[in-house]
Amino acid sequence: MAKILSGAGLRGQSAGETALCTVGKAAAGLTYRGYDIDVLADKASFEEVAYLLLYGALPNRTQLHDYEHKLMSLRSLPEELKAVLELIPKNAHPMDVMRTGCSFLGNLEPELPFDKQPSLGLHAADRLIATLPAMVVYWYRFTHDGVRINTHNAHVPSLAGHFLTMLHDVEPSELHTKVMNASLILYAEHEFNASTFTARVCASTLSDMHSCITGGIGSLRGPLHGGANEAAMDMIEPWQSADEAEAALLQKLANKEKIMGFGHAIYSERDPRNDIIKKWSKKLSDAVGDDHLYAVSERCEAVMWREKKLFCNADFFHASAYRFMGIPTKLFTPIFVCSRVTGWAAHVMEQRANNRIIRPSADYIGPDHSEWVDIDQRH
Ligand SMILES: CC(=O)SCCNC(=O)CCNC(=O)[C@H](O)C(C)(C)COP(=O)(O)OP(=O)(O)OC[C@H]1O[C@@H](n2cnc3c(N)ncnc32)[C@H](O)[C@@H]1OP(=O)(O)O
Ligand SMILES: O=C([O-])CC(=O)C(=O)O
Repeated sequence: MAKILSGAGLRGQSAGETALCTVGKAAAGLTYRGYDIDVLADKASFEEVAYLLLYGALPNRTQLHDYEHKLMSLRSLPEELKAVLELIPKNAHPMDVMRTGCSFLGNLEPELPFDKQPSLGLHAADRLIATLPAMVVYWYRFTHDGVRINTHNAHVPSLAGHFLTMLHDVEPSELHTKVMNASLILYAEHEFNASTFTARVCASTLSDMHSCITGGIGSLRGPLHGGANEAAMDMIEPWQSADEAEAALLQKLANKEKIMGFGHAIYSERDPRNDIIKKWSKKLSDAVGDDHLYAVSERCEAVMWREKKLFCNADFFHASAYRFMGIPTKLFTPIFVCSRVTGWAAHVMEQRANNRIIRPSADYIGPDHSEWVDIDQRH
């Protein structure tokens, strides 16, 4: 059954064209440039998907090799940026750190004049893909562990492995690298979601790549969007058994609370990314000998469907999967940024290629006429 797409929030209204992604289209489901998400998550590397989104087609072996090396060569953080990151307090939210880091990089390496040279946009995008993981982990390790990490990892080609190596100081297992790679692919692109739309609106004014991505980060941060993976973890963390989870969840529903990690603006019955990340979460749960978190998550899924016909979106099983890999909760949404920057940047390039400033209208609901009152006469 298709979701009724009408009402507030511009739901169901087309706001433009895209060749990047279909979300929940009949007979297509979730595809990136026509490739099914199940196939991509199973067979591709994140770098291949980034290339597909930004450069328009899957890379051949030489192109992929060159692209991986290009991204690796762009990993280092400028000293000025490290100095700024070191000034941000430990209790800041890492999404705010990324917002600042992205914006500050735009001061050091402005993307100008991109109207004369379109490839500058792609270069700025590649530089952000290569550095955003380092920005957040550099800040995290400096403020939490008192160390200044190496952000090169020349021996770790994949961005998935690079992120985990910077975080944990050791190269990740094959399983962890595979899960992180799949996770980055699942989060890479999703049509006109709120953060991507933010980036496109910004691009439509002919603004620069760093401003568009900074805006995207700000929109992704909220718990109704990317912030839901952290919020889901905060919710399930205290529950020590499936029965305890069920009782607490029923109470929340009775209190009419929103349950983070469930429901979707477009999908009506399932989010195709959930089956994939859920499978990885189960594998990780077995690998770490987890005795309750996966069971708690599965019970939440069953209760929400039974009680409300609400299903897990991409965020819910990401929470347990990331936890099993030892990733601190507050870095969950930043990982989403490290992935979605590919989709955002591809949309910025697509908007620029066929631009008209995005400027919708509003239905005015204010007073017809207001009579001016002098300041001393006002109540
Ligand atoms: C990667 C991503 O960004 S995926 C989304 C991540 N966000 C979340 O997980 C946050 C929780 N989910 C939600 O808030 C919503 O489902 C959204 C924001 C994702 C979609 O919002 P909408 O399209 O407005 O939801 P929708 O129209 O389907 O809501 C229908 C009803 O179900 C309720 N509902 C929807 N999701 C939930 C939820 N997670 N928990 C409880 N009730 C919910 C709504 O409150 C609404 O009830 P009402 O008619 O009494 O007001
Ligand atoms: O499409 C949406 O509204 C939210 C979402 O799932 C995403 O951005 O991945």
